[in-house]
Amino acid sequence: MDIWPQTTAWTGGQLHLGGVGAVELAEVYGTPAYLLDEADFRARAQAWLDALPDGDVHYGGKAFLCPEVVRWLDELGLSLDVCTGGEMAVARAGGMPPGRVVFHGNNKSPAELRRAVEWGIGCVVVDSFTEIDRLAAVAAELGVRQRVMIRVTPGVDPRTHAAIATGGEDSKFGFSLAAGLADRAVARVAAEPSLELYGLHSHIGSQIVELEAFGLAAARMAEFAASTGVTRLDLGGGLGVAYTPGDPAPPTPAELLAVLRKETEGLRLAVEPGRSIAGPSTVALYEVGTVKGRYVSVDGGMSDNPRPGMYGAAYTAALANRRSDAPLSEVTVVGKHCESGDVLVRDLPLPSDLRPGDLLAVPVSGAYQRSMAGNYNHVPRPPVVAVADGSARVIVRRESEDDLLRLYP
Ligand SMILES: Cc1ncc(COP(=O)(O)O)c(C=O)c1O
Ligand SMILES: N[C@@H](CCCC[NH3+])C(=O)O
Repeated sequence: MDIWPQTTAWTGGQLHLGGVGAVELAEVYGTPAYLLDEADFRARAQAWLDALPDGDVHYGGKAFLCPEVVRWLDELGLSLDVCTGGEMAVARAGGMPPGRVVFHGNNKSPAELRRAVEWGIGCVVVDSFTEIDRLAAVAAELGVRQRVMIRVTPGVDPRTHAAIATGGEDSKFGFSLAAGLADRAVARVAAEPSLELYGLHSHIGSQIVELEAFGLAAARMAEFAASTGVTRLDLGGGLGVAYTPGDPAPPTPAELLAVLRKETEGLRLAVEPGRSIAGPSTVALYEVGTVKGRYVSVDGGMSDNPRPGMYGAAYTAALANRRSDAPLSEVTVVGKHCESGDVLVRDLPLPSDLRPGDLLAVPVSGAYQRSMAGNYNHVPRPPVVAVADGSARVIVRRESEDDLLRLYP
C-alpha cells in the first residue's frame, strides 16, 4: 500500500512534501529532520472526528506532541490524552483548554495530580487504589469534585508486540476485570465525595491491525458498564499503521468505530488514537555519510528512531534527492551510533549508485520517534519541520550541543 503522506510528490525523482522539495528542506533545516505533512496530519485527525461525531476523540499525545500540534488539535476540536506532567505542560503551552485534557499513567505523582486538579483537568484516569486515595485527598483539599475514569484491564490479547500490549491480565496498567479489582475500584471512587465517576477506560495496546481484540474488549467493557451503571466508555487508542509498502492496509477509523459501536449501544464513546494520526504524516530525512559494502550510514540512527531496536520494527527508505536508473542492490541502512544494533532498515533494495551526500527519506516516522528520541552518544535531537502549501516552518527546533552542555553544572 501507499505509505507516504498525502501531499507527497516525486518531481524529477526528488521527494516533495507539502509542495516543498527535500533538497531545499535539507539545505535550510539540515538533516536529520522530521518533515511533518500538516495536511496529512489534519486529515487523519479529521477522519477520527468523522468516525465518532457523537463521541470524543482524545489524541494520544505520547505519539508526538508539541505546542503547535496542540493548537491544531484544539482548532479541529479534538481533545488530548497526556500521561505525564511534561505532556501536561506541553498541552498548557499549546493552549488546550484543560477541560478537554485526560490524564493517564500508572504512577502519577502526588505533585502531578495536584497540578492537574489545580489546572482544572477534564478527567483523571485512575490506575491504582493508591492513586484513588491520593487524588481524592488532593481534590478534597482543593475543594474540587474531580471527574475520573477507571482504567480497566479487560483481559484480551491484542496480538501486537509484547512490550506494547496492555490489555492482558498480567499488566502494570489498570484494574483487572476478571480478578474483581475493577469492581472494587468503582466502589472506592463512588465512596469518595471529592471524585465523580465519569466513565470507564480501557486501552489494550498499540500497533494493533486486527479488529477482533478491539471488539472483544468493547464487549467486556460494555457489560461491565451495564453492571455498574456507568454510561461513558473510553476505549483507548491502538490502531496500527502500515510501515512498509508490503504491510496490509490497516482498518480505517470508521471500520474500527463500526466494531466498537456494535458492542456498546447506548453508551457514549471516546477513543484515543495517537500513532494512526501522527505516524504516517511524517517522513524522516537523513543524509548518507558513507557507503561501505552493504552498509549505508546516515547522520541519525537509534537516537532518533529507537523502534527497530526496541520492537524489531521494519521500515523502508527511498532516495529522496534525485532520480537514479542504476540497478538496485540490497543494503542495510545504519545510523552513526556506537553499536551494531543501530540499524534503521534491513535488506533494502536501493540504487547501487547511492553515494555520500544523497538524501534518504523514511516514511511513517511521525509516531514514537521524536517523542522517544534520546541523546545517546550526545547526539542532539532533530527538528520537526511542518510543511504545507509550499512553505515550511520549524515546530520543534533542532537541539544543539549547547543545549546538551547546558545540563552540566
Ligand atoms: C492510554 C493510552 N491511550 C492512547 C494511546 C495511544 O495509542 P496509539 O498510539 O497506539 O493509538 C496509548 C498508547 O498506546 C495509551 O497508553
Ligand atoms: N512506543 C511504542 C508505542 C507505545 C504505546 C504507548 N502506550 C511504539 O513505538 O510502538
